[in-house]
Amino acid sequence: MSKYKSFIPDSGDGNAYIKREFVLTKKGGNEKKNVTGEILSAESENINATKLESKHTKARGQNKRRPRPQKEKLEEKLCPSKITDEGTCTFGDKCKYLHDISDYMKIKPSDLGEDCFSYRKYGFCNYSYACRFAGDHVEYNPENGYSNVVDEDMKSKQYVPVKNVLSRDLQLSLRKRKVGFNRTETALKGISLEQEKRRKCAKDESNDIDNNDQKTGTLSSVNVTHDTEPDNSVSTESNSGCVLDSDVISLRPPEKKKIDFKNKLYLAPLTTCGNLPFRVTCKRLGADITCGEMAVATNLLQANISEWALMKRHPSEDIFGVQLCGAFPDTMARCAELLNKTCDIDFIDINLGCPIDLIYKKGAGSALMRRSKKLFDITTCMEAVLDIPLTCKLRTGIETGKNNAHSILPIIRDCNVALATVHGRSREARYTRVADWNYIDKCAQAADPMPVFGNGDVLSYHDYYSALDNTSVAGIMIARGALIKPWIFTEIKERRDWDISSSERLDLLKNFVNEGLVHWGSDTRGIATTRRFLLEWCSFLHRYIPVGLLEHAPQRINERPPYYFGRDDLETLMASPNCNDWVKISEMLLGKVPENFEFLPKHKANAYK
Ligand SMILES: Cc1cc2nc3c(=O)[nH]c(=O)nc-3n(C[C@H](O)[C@H](O)[C@H](O)COP(=O)(O)O)c2cc1C
Repeated sequence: MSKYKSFIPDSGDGNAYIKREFVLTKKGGNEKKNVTGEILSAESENINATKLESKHTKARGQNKRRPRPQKEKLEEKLCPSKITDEGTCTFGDKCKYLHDISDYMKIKPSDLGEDCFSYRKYGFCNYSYACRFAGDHVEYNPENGYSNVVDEDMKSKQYVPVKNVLSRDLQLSLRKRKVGFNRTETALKGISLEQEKRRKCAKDESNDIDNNDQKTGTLSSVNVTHDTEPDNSVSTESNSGCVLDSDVISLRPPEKKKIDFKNKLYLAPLTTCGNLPFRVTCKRLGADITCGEMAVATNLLQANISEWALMKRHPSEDIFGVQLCGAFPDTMARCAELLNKTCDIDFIDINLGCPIDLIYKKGAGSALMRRSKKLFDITTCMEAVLDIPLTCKLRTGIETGKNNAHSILPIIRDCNVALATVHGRSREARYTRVADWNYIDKCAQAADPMPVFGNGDVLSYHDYYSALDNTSVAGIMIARGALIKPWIFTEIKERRDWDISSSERLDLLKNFVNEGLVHWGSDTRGIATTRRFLLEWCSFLHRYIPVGLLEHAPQRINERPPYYFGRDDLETLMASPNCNDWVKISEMLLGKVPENFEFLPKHKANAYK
């Protein structure tokens, strides 16, 4: 087993993929490299934050030396057992946290505001005494001391918990390898039987041809040997010949759940920025489909808590998928079977587009675009173990000028993949070129009747309808367009340019922050995490140019915004590319930053100090 403690950003504009503990299992390997260990996914921030630095992983466009959040001292924090009202602390004398609530209240930093969002909306606050808005729900009585108020009636009526939280039991079962994967085992047997049959078929066919040749005295055709196909070529399976297991698998009865994806507004999977509070913000503004940040299959199988946090689903996410990344049919299928069994998810997406070297070199992400047989096995096995649709997200190809998505799409279509999304750029191009919508159109035609969504450079309803009307795509996925102006979903649905005011934009940020405080916590650490992800989002948000100030609408995504003054001070502040100004915006919502606070976004391109 090889363990890579790393995860890696995209380049240029979107330093898209973020470091997380990353484990790819490969049978027979015994190498152990600890390359990096930075944790940057939205959820993992809560769990751990190890530092890294390695010349081997120097990723393009990333602010590697940016400051890390300061940690609180344990002896100044309240023991979690006191926060959750679980009662006694199981660590006894060894516990380093504070246990006396009165002692804690004396040294606790002052409240940041009077209204606790969670308490006001749901009648309770999970962070009780540690909440930085605790004045709203913590009472003091000289006889009984401090108590945290819970409105049980409101709680039962208003609160719907997030789904797909990793339970302690499942975590233990996974760690002790006590989870069974029967469907995967059957599917894997299916593909190995099939490989055997295919080899036998090829042998028989070549014998027949040889015999015929001997009989007729002609030379046989030379292009029948699939086994010698180079790794970067795309094989198309023959429709004739013996019946293979894949044919049987593809004839499974239509008991699978179906989703009508057509013309739905799809918010792209976005590592770090596409966290749950952001997705909730986009849902409110009109997104139809949401997808979690890319998760590494092997990490999920090992019950990695930060990876499992990416599975969480908010009640408002009515069409919700998760995206998996992996290189092997066994791990990908096991992971799919596990999620199918234990989570409430509407679809699973395979990441075939991740450009990052460490993923690519392990044969996952966009590398699967040049490993068509492996891809066939992965999709066949995953499809066989799922009761929900399987989808794929891919790029145009690996190298610019050598597009091959159009030849991969028929392969995955024949594996019963329900939807494919094509991002109109190659791995090599990253964000340096405009998305190739002509090629996306070609892909949509090649994949017929499987629906294809197009993805790339959509920042306005004009871009959206032009792409939809001029190509054969079944719908559009939006990534940076949603980060720069999440109200793009409303604009598309209402077919208008929304000249949104700065105060309306601030309200959107306020909503995000409120959801963040519920999700990451309203204690000191939760506030730091919420601020951190708000600031990461600001590194995209400031690129919006108000419609009312544009000489030529609509704004194009690849144009660098000019310096301009807004129509009020807040609009000017929001247009600032200086991260210190984003910190000021965060202070309007989350109070003053701690002393010596510094922030640099991950994306160097946007970090103007
Ligand atoms: C911050 C960021 C994070 C991303 N994370 C992912 C991811 O986890 N999985 C994925 O398939 N694509 C990811 N992408 C790529 C986008 O989903 C999308 O394919 C790409 O940005 C092109 O679309 P756009 O031009 O609308 O931005 C990410 C992009 C950005 C900017």
